[in-house]
Amino acid sequence: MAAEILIAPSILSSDFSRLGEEIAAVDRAGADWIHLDVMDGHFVPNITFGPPIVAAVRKASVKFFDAHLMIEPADPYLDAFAEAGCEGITVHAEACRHLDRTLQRIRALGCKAGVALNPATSETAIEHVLDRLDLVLVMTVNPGFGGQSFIPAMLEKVARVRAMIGTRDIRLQVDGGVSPETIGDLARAGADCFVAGSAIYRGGSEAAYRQNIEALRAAVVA
Ligand SMILES: O=C(CO)[C@@H](O)[C@H](O)COP(=O)(O)O
Ligand SMILES: [Fe+2]
Repeated sequence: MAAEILIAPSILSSDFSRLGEEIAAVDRAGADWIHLDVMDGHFVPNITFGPPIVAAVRKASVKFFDAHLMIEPADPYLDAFAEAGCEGITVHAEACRHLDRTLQRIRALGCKAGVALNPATSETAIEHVLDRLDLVLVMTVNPGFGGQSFIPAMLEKVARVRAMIGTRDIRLQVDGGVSPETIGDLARAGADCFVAGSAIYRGGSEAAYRQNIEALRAAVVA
């Protein structure tokens, strides 16, 4: 049976001056997960926030906190993100010298373990760690910024990762340029967890966020 579709708003496109309220708003508007983009200005050319901000906004929602760590190294910060309230921690394959060890540590912390692949990274990077994974994130833009255009060549990669996953209980997440125009193709290629920033956080109100989330769900089944 196909997994239930999950919609994960990326708070990168929210109003950071009202971060707690913006998280609560997408929660009430129908988000399944809350996607937290952590950037270090080193692995990616942008800086966002770290564990203290995650801990501060944890009370804004009871939904699954899905941390996307765009940081290198990641290992020294895993415990702090778990303690701050992240329930899923996704690291980049390109940023982890000892990926197997990193994934073991994430699970030992009681979190779901994920690996993200940049557009230029082959899915073979996860071939030998599949049994340590709860989620694979296929980046459909180059990481670092919201509002970029979806890279169509990633559809093939999504399909290949779906074949690799087989019957394993692993989520296939996509992130970058996900919109009502692209989500249908991504779902047909095998994705089941959709991160969207600019396509959800537009309109500036809870009612708009609800409409935007509903439009994404409708386009998956269309
Ligand atoms: O990880 C990232 C960017 O590096 C994302 O989570 C973005 O925040 C997605 O933004 P949109 O492309 O949906 O606007
Ligand atoms: Fe992300």
